[in-house]
Order: sequence, then structure tokens, then C-alpha cells
Amino acid sequence: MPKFAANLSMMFTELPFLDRFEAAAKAGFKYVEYLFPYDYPKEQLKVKLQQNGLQQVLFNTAPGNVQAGEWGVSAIPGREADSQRDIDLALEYALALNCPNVHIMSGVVPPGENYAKYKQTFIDNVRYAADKFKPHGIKILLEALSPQVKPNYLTASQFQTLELVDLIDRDNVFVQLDYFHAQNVDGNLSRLTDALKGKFAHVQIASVPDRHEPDEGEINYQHIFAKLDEIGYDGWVGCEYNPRGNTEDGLKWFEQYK
Ligand SMILES: O=C(O)C(=O)[C@@H](O)CO
Ligand SMILES: [Mg+2]
Repeated sequence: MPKFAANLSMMFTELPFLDRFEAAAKAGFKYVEYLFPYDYPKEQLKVKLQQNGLQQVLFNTAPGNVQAGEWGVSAIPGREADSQRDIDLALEYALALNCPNVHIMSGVVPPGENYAKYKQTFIDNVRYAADKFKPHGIKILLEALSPQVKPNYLTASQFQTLELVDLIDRDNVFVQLDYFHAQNVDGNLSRLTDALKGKFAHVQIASVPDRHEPDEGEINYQHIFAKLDEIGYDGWVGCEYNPRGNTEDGLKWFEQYK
């Protein structure tokens, strides 16, 4: 049975961020993920996790200057020092929060820029991270984002991310398989899951096309969850969706998995 993690950046947004931990625990979650921890001291987040009996399973490196259109800097040529600073900070948080996975955000490649140069920059920066995280047993995750959500992100297809994982060639670097993006770009989700078997170490879910609860839309998540069990996937499944309304009212799908 999948181990579900509440995504506190998207769920329970009726509440201030620090109150979402308790809400997730009360709703029956044992695991949480969220985009960025950096607005809060790590000690404060650690207490929130402990108080609510939760394990943090994922967060991301810092996004850079979001107002200026950045969504990660690790692929941007000339920003290596910023990337390494973000990776070092992520490691500090991961150690303090005992978090087993960190998603390294690549960034956007503006049209007309040299794609190969961005790709190589990302490979180099992820290798830097992989070697720093390895002694601590922390996995690095790389994600493809569909153009509907983030146009011109370094990778849109799961297969582009898989190619990067192979080129980076470190045994603690994996694909973060977000089925919402995968359906938008690649489709054929059962075969895709087989093709990525052993190469992904975290999953995220949401309905397509509306990115809501996994009980509507064009993906049959009952089938996907069975498929993940069938291939022996033992990582977490992050609920990275925008609730249709009140978060708790939308959690009927989760009843059978508590
Ligand atoms: O948008 C997603 O999907 C994510 O998983 C974020 O962490 C990065 O955009
Ligand atoms: Mg995702």
C-alpha cells in the first residue's frame, strides 16, 4: 500500500503554514512534504514534526528570484555559486529535519539560450550535490515539469529527466515521478512506470487536467497505486494537489489508505 505524504504547500492552505502540520496529522497522514522550508528556522520545523508525530520526506532547493521568473538556478550557467549555496543550505535542513529526499530545482531555459550549456551546468551541480549528500544517505530527486505549469523548464518529459539521471551517474540521484506532469507530457502511465522502475524514488499525484484530488479526471489512480505495489515501489507518494474546496472535505479518497 502506498505511503502518502501530505503536501503542505498545496493542502491545508486554509491554515497558516505552521498550523498545517497538526491538520495533516489529524487527517491521518504520517508523512509530509512541502516546497521550501527556508522561511522558518529548522529547529522550529523540527518541533512541529515531532509534536505531530510526522516525518518530513521531501523539500526542494530554493527557487531563486521567483518574481524574475526563476524556478531554481542549478541549470543556469554562471550561477554555480548560487546553486552550491542553495545545495549546502538544503543539506543543513535535510540533516536537521531528518529528511531522506531533496529535490534539486533546475530552472527555466529562456527561448534562444544554449540548451546544451544549461543541461551540462545542471549535471555538474547535481554531481556536486550527490557527492555532498551521499555520506548522509540522502537521495537527490530531479523533476520534469509540464509546460502548462512551468514553460521552458529544463525537463518536461520523464524521459528527459531519466536521461539526466543516467548522465549524472551517481547512485543517489533519482527521478521524482509526478504523474500529473507525466500525464500532461508523456501519457501511457503504466508503461512509463515500468520504464522508470528502479529509477524513481519519489512519486507525486494529482488529477489531470485540474490538479485536484486523485479521485477525478483522466488518471485512474487506483490502477496506478496497484501498479506501484506490483513493481515493489517502497517510496512515498506526495499528494501535490490543489483541493477542490476545503482540504478535509476532499479527503474521502484517503479513507481507505489511513
Ligand atoms: O510543481 C511541482 O510539481 C513540484 O513538485 C514542485 O516541487 C516544483 O515545481
Ligand atoms: Mg511535483
